[in-house]
Amino acid sequence: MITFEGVTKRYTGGTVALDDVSLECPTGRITVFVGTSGGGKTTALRTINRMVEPTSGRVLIDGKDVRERKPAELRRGIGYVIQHAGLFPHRTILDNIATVPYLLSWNKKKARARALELMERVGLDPAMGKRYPFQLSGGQQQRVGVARALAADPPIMLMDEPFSAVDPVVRAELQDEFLRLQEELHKTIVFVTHDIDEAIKLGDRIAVFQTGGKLVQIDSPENLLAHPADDFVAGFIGQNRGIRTLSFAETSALRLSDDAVRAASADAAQAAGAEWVLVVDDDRRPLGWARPAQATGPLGKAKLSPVGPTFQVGGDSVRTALDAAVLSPSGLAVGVDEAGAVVGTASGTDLLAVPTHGRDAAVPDRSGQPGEPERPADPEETDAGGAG
Ligand SMILES: Nc1ncnc2c1ncn2[C@@H]1O[C@H](COP(=O)(O)OP(=O)(O)OP(=O)(O)O)[C@@H](O)[C@H]1O
Repeated sequence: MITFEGVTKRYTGGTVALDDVSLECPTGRITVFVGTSGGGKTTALRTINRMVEPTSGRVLIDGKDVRERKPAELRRGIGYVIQHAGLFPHRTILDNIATVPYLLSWNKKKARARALELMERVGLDPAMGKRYPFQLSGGQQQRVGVARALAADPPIMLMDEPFSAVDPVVRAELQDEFLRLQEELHKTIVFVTHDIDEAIKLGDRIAVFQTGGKLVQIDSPENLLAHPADDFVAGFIGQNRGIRTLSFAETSALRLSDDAVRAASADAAQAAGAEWVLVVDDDRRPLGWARPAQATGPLGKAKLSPVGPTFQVGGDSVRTALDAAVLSPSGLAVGVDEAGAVVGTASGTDLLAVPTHGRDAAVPDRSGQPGEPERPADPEETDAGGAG
């Protein structure tokens, strides 16, 4: 656990970059610092590895003040990833990744073996190990940056806008892989971004900073969307807040209907009265939508409109299901199981009846105390105290 206790940072010249910030970054979780430019996010991040010393207040790792540790020793237990990756241009990719192992005096063979293992882990072809950074794309360089930060297996990772310099498609890929990696590694991660969508996608906890270094709210993504603490946070989250809340509503609680589902062998006459029916094969896989009134004989032989997007029951959110309903010719979303077989259909009204945080009476948590974990993780897994 990383703890900020009343941390203030006043730079020479008088700028207050952090104003009495108290918060906790739980072990094994991703805490995202988000907010306006100049809000003090980077300053806050850097107080953790002593690149910035607070004017007053304390930063603790597992209860121990970071000032009790020598910066070099402290930083060996804290991976650091920055925008544009910050790779050494004249070192090969392998040697870039092995930077910290070399500093820790690992022998060259072991350090390179570790670097190769990490290349695979972050989705890089190990054959690229002999290249130099300029011979890699921006997205590949960022992966190297992540691999380099992970090389000595630090329990803590600080990430300062690590995915900002790449295009949106690559960025989404990097984010997905980062989340997959975190599911395996359970690092204690503090992640700085300008982008509220990135914060909501990646964060277990989100801390919103306002210009002047004030922490305005720290909360789960669900609560932040449903209950912004004030107009600043609401404005920062932006439009479509209600719809975005549906990303956190589960489809497992949905009651799906079988009324509109028909076998391909069923006769159109049996479905008379229904405007649309979903035609399925023997394994209940969806074949398409049919209008019984315009068909004769088996529905499988009728003119079918494409099924369009479906949603996986229990796997996808209500937002995905609502998207499927909007895009469906019938206005009904098709829910499938893991094998792709149709479980049933739901209308937009059915979908909006699912309880969400946006409609419950939960009170936002502004205390800085972590609430119930949003993502399962083994709290025993990480030992930040072993840093260095
Ligand atoms: N070394 C420094 N000396 C003086 N002022 C600084 C220094 N570093 C940062 N600041 C000021 O402190 C404030 C907070 O800066 P910081 O970089 O922490 O904000 P940020 O939220 O990370 O901003 P951005 O999103 O634009 O990167 C800003 O007003 C900045 O100009």
